Order: sequence, then structure tokens, then C-alpha cells
Amino acid sequence: MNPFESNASVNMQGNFNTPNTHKYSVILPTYNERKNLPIIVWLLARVFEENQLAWEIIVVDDASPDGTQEVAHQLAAVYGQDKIILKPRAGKLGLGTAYIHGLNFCTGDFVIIMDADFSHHPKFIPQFIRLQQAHNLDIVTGTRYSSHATPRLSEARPGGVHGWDLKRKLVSRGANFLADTVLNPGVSDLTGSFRLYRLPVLRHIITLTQSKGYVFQMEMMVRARALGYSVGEIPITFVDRIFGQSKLGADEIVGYAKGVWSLFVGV
Ligand SMILES: Nc1nc2c(ncn2[C@@H]2O[C@H](COP(=O)(O)OP(=O)(O)O[C@H]3O[C@H](CO)[C@@H](O)[C@H](O)[C@@H]3O)[C@@H](O)[C@H]2O)c(=O)[nH]1
Ligand SMILES: [Mg+2]
Repeated sequence: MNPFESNASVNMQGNFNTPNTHKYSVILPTYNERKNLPIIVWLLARVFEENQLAWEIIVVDDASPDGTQEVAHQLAAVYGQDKIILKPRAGKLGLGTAYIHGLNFCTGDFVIIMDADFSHHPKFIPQFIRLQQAHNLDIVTGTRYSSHATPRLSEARPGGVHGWDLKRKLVSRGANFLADTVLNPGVSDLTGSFRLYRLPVLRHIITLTQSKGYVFQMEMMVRARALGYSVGEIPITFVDRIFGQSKLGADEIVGYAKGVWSLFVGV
């Protein structure tokens, strides 16, 4: 292992050694996240400021009836219009297209996509960034499972899930098992959506991706691997939301199986 790599992994938990002049854009898709948005924004701002990183958050709200957008406006007034950028849509158009929409407004060098309900804790972001920098990666993905990446690009400990019932755990495991077996992209958490992308890489993959809903994450990763982009994995603990409800329904599960099938036929 060269000294640069060993250095980088030793410092995975600490502060950055050299000034990081990159800018990080977070795309936060929201649907009825009025109670969660202020806290996730506060946590994100703290992580970025503590690590002296340039940042912005693009909130893509799909006309949430609970008043999420009013909260986003208030947050923009507090943190600055250049930091909290609300880019709403007229109705609930799905998670995949929310990322596509948000990406149009990102001005960073890297894009982080994550959920707004604390299932993806911002505390993991510095680890994503360190792994990306240590190996000049195109993508770093959070994993709730045991990493499939080479040990160099991951960590031995597995991630985890808290707060899901057995049915939801089986749906997630089954979805990953199905795509892993049929498409074999070599990434352990295909359905997870806590990821860091190099901006042009995300733009490239997103133009090829056809899915609209939750299946989007899986299709993005399968396409990234097929295109030869480098992917590292960071174990994360996914904690189910406290406020509000998941928007994953039976139609999304059917859409997922269809997505695996069309990639199998087409990739
Ligand atoms: N703008 C927009 N946002 C949406 C939509 N649907 C969901 N969201 C937002 O997307 C995030 C995730 O939605 P949840 O409803 O909380 O998803 P989940 O069931 O917890 O699913 C999680 O795990 C899945 C895999 O196991 C992931 O595929 C999914 O992305 C998410 O991480 C939340 O911030 C939610 O407000 C939509 O149609 N439009
Ligand atoms: Mg959730």
C-alpha cells in the first residue's frame, strides 16, 4: 500500500490534513418533511462548517401539503439564499426525477444525495469525502450491508439498519439480492440512496437512467459500474424516520422488479 493511501485511511475519522477547496452540493428531496427539514439542515451545516467545506443544499420539494416549503424559505432566510436553495415542483413526481431536477441547480464539484428524514446521518459525510479523496473516486456510496468493494475502497465492518420491521427488511434484502444476482454490479447496497458523486459523473449517469421512482438508485449504480466508474463504500447506520411516514409503496416494489428486468435485458 502506498503511504498516501495508508495515511488517508488512518485519518478517516479525523479532520482534513490539507485545505479542501471543493464545493459540495446536497440534493435533499422532500415530501412532507416539515418537522425533519430544520434539524437535517442544522446537522448538515454543522458538519460542513466544522470541516471548513464549501456547501449548498438544494431542496426539491414536491408541493408537500404539510408546509415544507414555508420551512425551507425560513431556513434560507437564516442560513442564506446561497446556502439553502429551494427548487420546488408542482406535484409529487417521484424520487428519481427529484434528483434530476435538483442536479440542474447544483454548483458544486461534488453532489451528495440523501434522505431528509435522518435515516442518512450527515456525520458520515466527512468519511465519504475522505475515501473519495484518498482514491480519487468517482462515487462513494453508503452501505447498510457488508461491503462488496475491495478492502482498499471500503471498511471491514458492515453497516446496519435500525427501526425497520421484518417485512421492510425482507423487501430491502430481497431487492438487493435480486439485482445483485441478476446484474452483479459488485456494490453491496444497490437500493441505498446516501451517495457522493463527482458532479460530471452524476450528470453523465443520470442522462442514461430511465427509472422515475425508488428503483432509480439501483439503476444509477448498475449503469455507473457498466461505464467503469470507480465506487467506494462506507458502512452507514440507517435509522428509520421518527417523524412522518415512508413513501415506499407496493407500486414502487413492482417498479423495482421491472427495473431489474429491463436492465437485465438492456445492459
Ligand atoms: N421531492 C420528492 N421527495 C420524495 C418523494 N418520495 C420520497 N421523497 C423524499 O425522499 C426521501 C426518502 O423517502 P422515504 O419515504 O423516507 O424513503 P424510505 O422508505 O425511508 O426509503 C429509503 O430506503 C430506500 C431503500 O431501502 C431508498 O431507496 C430510499 O431512497 C430511502 O433511502 C425523503 O426525504 C422523502 O421526503 C417524491 O416523490 N418527491
Ligand atoms: Mg425514510
